Amino acid sequence: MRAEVDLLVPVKRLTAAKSRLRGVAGDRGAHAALALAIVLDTLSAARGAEGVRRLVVVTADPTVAGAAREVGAETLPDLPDTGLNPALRHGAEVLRAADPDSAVGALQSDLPALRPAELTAALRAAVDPGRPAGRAFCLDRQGAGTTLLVAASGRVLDPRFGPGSADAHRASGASTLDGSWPSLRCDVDTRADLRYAAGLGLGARTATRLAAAG
Ligand SMILES: Nc1nc2c(ncn2[C@@H]2O[C@H](COP(=O)(O)OP(=O)(O)OP(=O)(O)O)[C@@H](O)[C@H]2O)c(=O)[nH]1
Ligand SMILES: C=C(OP(=O)(O)O)C(=O)O
Repeated sequence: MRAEVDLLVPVKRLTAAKSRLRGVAGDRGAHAALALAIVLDTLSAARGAEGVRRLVVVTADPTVAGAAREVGAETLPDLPDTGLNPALRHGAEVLRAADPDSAVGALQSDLPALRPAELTAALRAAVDPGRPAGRAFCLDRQGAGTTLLVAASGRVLDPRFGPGSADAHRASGASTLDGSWPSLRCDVDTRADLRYAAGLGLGARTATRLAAAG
């Protein structure tokens, strides 16, 4: 069965992004370039996955929006100063206004090792009609966070990203996606995460930025 999911990717302003990775790439400009490279590698992989019908970046940052469009994503302006989950709720409402029957998902923007085939498989599992909950999520590699949340047609996305989001999504009735998808689970918040992602194989833009930083 082919999944057809409209996927939101939230991205905060580059000046605030990836604060736990500050210093990895060098000065402020190099840090912003690394943060953008991570987003673009994630988007390129998502664009290459089967079953991603619309790929929509939600961001208030014009640099992110312009670069995202160059790799084939659509963009939607963030609501001013409301944060991650309100941005996703807003995005989901816009997607459902365009197609009330769509399956809607949210993908983290910091998956620089993402392999399209792993996202394809996870989306297919998420919209499998045999899945009773109607909402499904993928744990990050540490097991406490969430890298992907999908609401099947007719279900509200109800995103609960943030610290402890795995428990929050579970408590809200979403089911876990159980496949072995290391690249989909590998969000990069710390230097250790980046090393792990490098072991899986980084996207070209992120690899280039890190190589430039030595
Ligand atoms: N559109 C939008 N996206 C957000 C917002 N806040 C966070 N995000 C995104 O949500 C995801 C998780 O965000 P965080 O963990 O808070 O931030 P981060 O930049 O990944 O890392 P840190 O700065 O180290 O916390 C990332 O993809 C962010 O870009 C927001 O207010 N609006
Ligand atoms: C927002 C989340 O992750 P992180 O802060 O690790 O990017 C999350 O896992 O819900």
